[in-house]
Amino acid sequence: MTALYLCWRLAIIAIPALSMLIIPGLVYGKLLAGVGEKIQEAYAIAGGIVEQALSSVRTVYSYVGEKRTVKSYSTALEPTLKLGIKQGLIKGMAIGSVGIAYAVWALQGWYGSTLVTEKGVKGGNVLTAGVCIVYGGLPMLQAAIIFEMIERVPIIDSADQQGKTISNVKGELEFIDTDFAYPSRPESLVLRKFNLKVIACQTVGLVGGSGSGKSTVINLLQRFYDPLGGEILLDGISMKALQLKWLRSQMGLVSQEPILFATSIKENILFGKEEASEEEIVQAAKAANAHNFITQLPNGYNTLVGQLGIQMSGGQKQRISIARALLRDPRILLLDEATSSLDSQSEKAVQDALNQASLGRTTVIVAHRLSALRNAELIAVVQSGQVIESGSHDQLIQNRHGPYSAMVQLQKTLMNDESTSKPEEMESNKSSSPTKDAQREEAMNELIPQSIQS
Ligand SMILES: Nc1ncnc2c1ncn2[C@@H]1O[C@H](COP(=O)(O)OP(=O)(O)OP(=O)(O)O)[C@@H](O)[C@H]1O
Repeated sequence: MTALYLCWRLAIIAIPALSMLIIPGLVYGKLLAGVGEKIQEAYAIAGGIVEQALSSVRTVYSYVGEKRTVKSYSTALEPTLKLGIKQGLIKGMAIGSVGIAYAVWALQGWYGSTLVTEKGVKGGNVLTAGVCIVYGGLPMLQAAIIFEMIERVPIIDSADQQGKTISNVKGELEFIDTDFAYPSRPESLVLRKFNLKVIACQTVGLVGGSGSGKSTVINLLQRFYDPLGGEILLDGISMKALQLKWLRSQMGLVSQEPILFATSIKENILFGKEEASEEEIVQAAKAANAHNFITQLPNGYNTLVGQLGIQMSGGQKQRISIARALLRDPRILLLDEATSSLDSQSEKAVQDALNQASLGRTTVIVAHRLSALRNAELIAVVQSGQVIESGSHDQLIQNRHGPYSAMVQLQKTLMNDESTSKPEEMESNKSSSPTKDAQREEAMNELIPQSIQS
């Protein structure tokens, strides 16, 4: 504006010339954002290796894996070198495009002097207008780069406040023809035309061989990823239309490998519901069969669990994470092998607690041991990302040559118990030996396809 006021003739020529800076600004902004993202990813991978090595330092030492770990860290950092050079080049070119500003200086020098000599414009006005144009215009380049970066939004944005919430959510879940592949392996579909309907407050069990897609179903329910095709509905509304924060607050997850933060037991449980009272924490811990062992520790609920919970046993970690999920009192309870690291006695106690906790809410259980599914009203057998058989235990067992019957038979054989024809009857005889679990898993993977063919 100042330039227009002082010398409009100069301004109407120099400002459009200088605005050409926006073009390289936008181009380099896009390029820099892309490279920056890749650099972040590479550092995240390298950082993950360090984090993993530190949290599993005993495994690294016991396998004398120090050199290997350092090597994989160095390998993970390699892409950052190439990307760093690329980033430097783009930045260099971006800075180089400032040359346009110098060209505008030259233009102003020539045209300004013509205006002074031929049109009688004051030299001071020309000079001041010229300085205003160039120094006001240079930040345009930086602004274009910054805006390009600011405008980038993640595909699934957990901070996004947009979307619907359901006031009286029932908890009915439905997968309709869902296709999904993980972004890192876009060519291999993990779920293909996956269909499943879970009515409100129902307990559904997902069973199937390793890698069949059971945990992926849990990941999609929490919208860690979006399906590539088809839809997932909550109470008949597409999950994509729901507010992400609200959606996740309706769910409580207990996963295969419970993740604890390096703080106290109490803080870990409180992660489920920040504003919970002491009484609620104790109630949740009791429901998860964790209260007794917690109170026996010298510092009770204030006991520190260590990095990733390293100072707790597997079963203790699992029970703390169950308490965390129960504290939230979620509408939908997701149990991904939630009782897998418990000994038989604790498993029974926690299983009872989970059965109690699942009353009145929709519960999705992923389990290898069929004993964990004794309360499931619906069992879905998953194979290669599809539901190949579903129904109640009694219905499925009728199909003597079906995959579910085959699994029951297999578990009976492995548990060496002739009398087990119902999951609950297997309870007392199951083994928590990892070898048996692995055997069962391996045999199950081989058995399911055969049973389908038969
Ligand atoms: N983050 C990921 N990126 C790429 N592929 C993945 C990822 N997570 C899982 N997969 C692949 O997706 C497929 C299904 O995995 P998923 O964990 O859902 O199986 P699962 O049935 O839960 O197995 P398990 O019973 O062993 O836990 C597997 O082939 C697995 O290798």
